[in-house]
Amino acid sequence: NEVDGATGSGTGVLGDTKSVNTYYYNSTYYLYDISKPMNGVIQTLDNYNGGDSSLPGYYITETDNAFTSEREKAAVDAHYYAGKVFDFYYNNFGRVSWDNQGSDITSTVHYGSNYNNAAWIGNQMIYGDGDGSTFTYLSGANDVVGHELTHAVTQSTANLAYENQSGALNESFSDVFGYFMDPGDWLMGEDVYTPGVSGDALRSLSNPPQYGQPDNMSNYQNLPNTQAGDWGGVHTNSGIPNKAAYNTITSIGLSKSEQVYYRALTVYLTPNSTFADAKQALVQSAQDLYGSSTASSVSSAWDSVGVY
Ligand SMILES: O=C(NO)[C@]12CC[C@H](CC1)C2
Ligand SMILES: [Ca+2]
Ligand SMILES: [Zn+2]
Repeated sequence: NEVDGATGSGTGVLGDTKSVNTYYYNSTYYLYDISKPMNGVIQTLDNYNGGDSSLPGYYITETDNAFTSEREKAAVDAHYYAGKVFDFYYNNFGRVSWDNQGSDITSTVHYGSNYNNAAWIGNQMIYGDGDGSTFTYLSGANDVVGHELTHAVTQSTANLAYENQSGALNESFSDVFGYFMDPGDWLMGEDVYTPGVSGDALRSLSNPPQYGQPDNMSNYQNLPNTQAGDWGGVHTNSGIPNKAAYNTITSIGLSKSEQVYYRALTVYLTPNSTFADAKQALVQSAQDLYGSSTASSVSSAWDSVGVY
């Protein structure tokens, strides 16, 4: 069915034009990508009514293969960046889709109403529009898409429990792979966060305290393991492993860090891993792949954040 694969054009959230992989069927083009070496597809749908009753929503079609309307911007970027994340995991690690089984990557945009969030809900992505002040369409950031699809990879590998230290690691690995998708800055979500304010972000890997996160165990936040406590502060305490990642990447370089983090996530980490377990997993992965000098650098990166 390759003959039905097509290349369309689209306008992204930030007004940029990009090519998108589409599918031609019955005289119309779909945001549906069959080009990847997998049994599944990359498909992006619209939730229209804003609820979740209609997940995964409705296919997005254009007879002219041009997806340039305001409403289609979120879909264009969700689709485009999902393809980039697939390519990243496939080209760097030979991983075929989020589950390494070639499963579909399904994304639904315009989820909810003014929803300032995005999530992997176990079998697909959902992206809110944001309220236009805190966030714009959340699929407009490659680091956000990388973050969310890494939650899917984590789910099918280490499956880090989403609470306390394992939950903060779950969050940190998503921020780190989000960085790997967007290595031009140390910020998370900057492209879609506060569209009316430039230069700010949701989080910083180089300086977590800039956005209210600890960067050392001395400031670990013991929050309740409840929804109100963000499951023990998984989005707060992730600042500590995030800073360790910044230390690691600036010490051993981007390419080695990608391989070390992927090996730790897929070979060593388990659902109840702690920060100390993560340090050990990353040090061991560095030793496995690159030897004792690199392993020593990784160990120092974690010493610096108070994880000995
Ligand atoms: O950290 C997150 N999820 O665990 C975020 C919050 C805003 C961006 C989209 C989803 C990142
Ligand atoms: Ca970024
Ligand atoms: Zn997350």
